[in-house]
Parts: sequence; C-alpha cells; structure tokens
Amino acid sequence: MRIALYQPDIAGNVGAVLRLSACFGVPCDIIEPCGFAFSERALRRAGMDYAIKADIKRHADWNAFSNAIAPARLVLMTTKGSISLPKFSFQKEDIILMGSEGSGVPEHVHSHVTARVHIPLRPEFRSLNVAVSAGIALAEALRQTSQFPGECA
Ligand SMILES: C[S@@+](CC[C@H](N)C(=O)[O-])C[C@H]1O[C@@H](n2cnc3c(N)ncnc32)[C@H](O)[C@@H]1O
Repeated sequence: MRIALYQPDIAGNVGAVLRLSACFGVPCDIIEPCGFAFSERALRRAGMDYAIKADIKRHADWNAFSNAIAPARLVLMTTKGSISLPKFSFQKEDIILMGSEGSGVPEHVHSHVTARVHIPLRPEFRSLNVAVSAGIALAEALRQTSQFPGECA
C-alpha cells in the first residue's frame, strides 16, 4: 500500500498525511507542484518530527509520477467516486491517490485511474478534509489487506 497526494496546497495537511505514512509504515508520493514550499527543512522547522520519518517520494509532475509507479493500481479518493469505500476491495499493492484541497484532480487523472472511490457522507455535506479522508481510506485499505503494523498477511 502507498498513499499519493496530488498537488497539495496546505502544508498542515501534508504534515498530517506524512504522520499517517510514518506511523503505519506506508510510503507517501507527493505529486508536485505544491501550493507551498515543500522541503524537509520546512517540516523540521514546523516541528513535524513524525513526518520526517515518513518514506517520501517527490515527483515533479503527474507524468513523472505516472511513469514511476506503473503498473500499480491507482485508487482515486474523490467525492465523485462511482463506488463507495465500504464496497471497494483493496489489493496490497494499491496506491491511494488523494486530490488537492481546492480542486481535487483534473479530468485526465480521473480517466487514468483504476477505481474512483467515495466516502459516503450525509447529503448536505460536500467533502471531508483531505488528511481526514486519507486516514479513513488508509485504515480501511490496511484492514482489508491485513497490513496494519505487526499484522501478518
Ligand atoms: C477538500 S476535498 C476537495 C474537494 C474538491 N472540490 C473535489 O471535487 O475533489 C480534498 C480531497 O479529499 C478527498 N475527499 C474529501 N472528501 C471525500 C469523500 N467524501 N470521498 C472521497 N474522497 C474525499 C479527495 O481526494 C479530495 O480531492
């Protein structure tokens, strides 16, 4: 399992996802450009001591990411997903792709992914915070594939 962030805008959200990544031992791909100056130094300065222990791979853009990860399945978390999280079956090598805070991912990314999955919400609410949705999706994926730390598959 891996988690990938598409052009994240908010440093605090990236810090929260990198903390998930470090705590669960799940590598994190960051698809740039980011909406802020991303660097290990900045993470250290912000006191994100968990985050700097994450296995981070930075990619200059979508094409660089896409070439680096083939042939893994890409599971896009999106409010427009055609299948709901409780009904989706994860596989061990899946990459969970999260959209950017403002605009999710562009159409060409929607058409590139293997599956588009939504977390069901009450109808009057549009979306969750990106780091919260990453945590919910990752927990379900790790549970289904018996990949929580210390679990034997
Ligand atoms: C604040 S939302 C962005 C909303 C954006 N307007 C869109 O259409 O994707 C940031 C990211 O969190 C994830 N997300 C938020 N709520 C979600 C939900 N209910 N189901 C699946 N993913 C969700 C998606 O990856 C989304 O791109």
